[in-house]
Amino acid sequence: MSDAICTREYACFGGTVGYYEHPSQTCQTTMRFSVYRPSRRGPVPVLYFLSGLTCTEENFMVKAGAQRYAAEYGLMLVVPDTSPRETNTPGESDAWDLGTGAGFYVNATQAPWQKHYQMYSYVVNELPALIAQSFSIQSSAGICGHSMGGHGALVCGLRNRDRYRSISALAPIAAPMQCPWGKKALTQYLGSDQTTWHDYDASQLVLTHSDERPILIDQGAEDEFLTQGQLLPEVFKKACQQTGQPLTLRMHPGYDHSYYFIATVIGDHIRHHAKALGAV
Ligand SMILES: N[C@@H](CCC(=O)N[C@@H](CS)C(=O)NCC(=O)O)C(=O)O
Repeated sequence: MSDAICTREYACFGGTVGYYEHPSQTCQTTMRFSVYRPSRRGPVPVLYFLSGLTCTEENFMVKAGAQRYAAEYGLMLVVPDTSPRETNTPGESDAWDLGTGAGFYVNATQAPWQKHYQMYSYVVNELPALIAQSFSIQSSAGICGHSMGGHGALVCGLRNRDRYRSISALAPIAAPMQCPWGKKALTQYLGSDQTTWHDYDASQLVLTHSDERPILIDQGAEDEFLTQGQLLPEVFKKACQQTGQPLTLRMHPGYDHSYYFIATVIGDHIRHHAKALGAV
């Protein structure tokens, strides 16, 4: 790797889980990510996974059990951290749903966030370029995410049809302009002019960016954040129906928002992407 250094590595299902850090030009600070490399030789397709609030690049690798499926289909998994960290941005550590661990995959335009909080460009541009120069990969990629990361996956995926061949999400924040988490973060990062929020709201974006890629969303019916109106999958579903965007939205009775739910359905998500990426 030219720029990124591997800080630790573990054997896993015949491949390796590695943790990396690198100086990011986009975020103007050190950024971290994790990678699962399957044992399969030659260029492999990549699946990006965007995590939720409070997560680092580690939660998904430790808790989701995705490596077993990635090994089976020969997919590389790439999991970025959820925000820049320790940037001395005022207020970055005051709340768990803003700043550290809560980058919301947007390019902030407002002070004091705009210098470092450029997670949209980081995920869509800088990280994939770094991955491409560092590993033997195919150009085809998919994107998946959970909660805040589900929002990120839908937004990055819908806005970049040329970059992502497949999209899926678990318990995504599907209409951030209409929920408390989204309103708070978008106000802080983008300012109070809500017209600038549309580019970061999947339910708005799908009205103008629908296409033929089938989207898979899984949602626990007993998810406390669903009940609180933070996720709003029904708003996204309605927008998809309006524009003919193919969507499979599955509700799962008894399941909550946690990684126990993610571990339960992650195999189906990896298969969804493996199929689109020609790995099945
Ligand atoms: N910190 C919040 C919960 C945040 C939360 O549920 N985060 C989810 C994503 S939205 C997560 O993945 N947490 C990390 C984990 O479970 O490993 C609280 O205490 O209510």
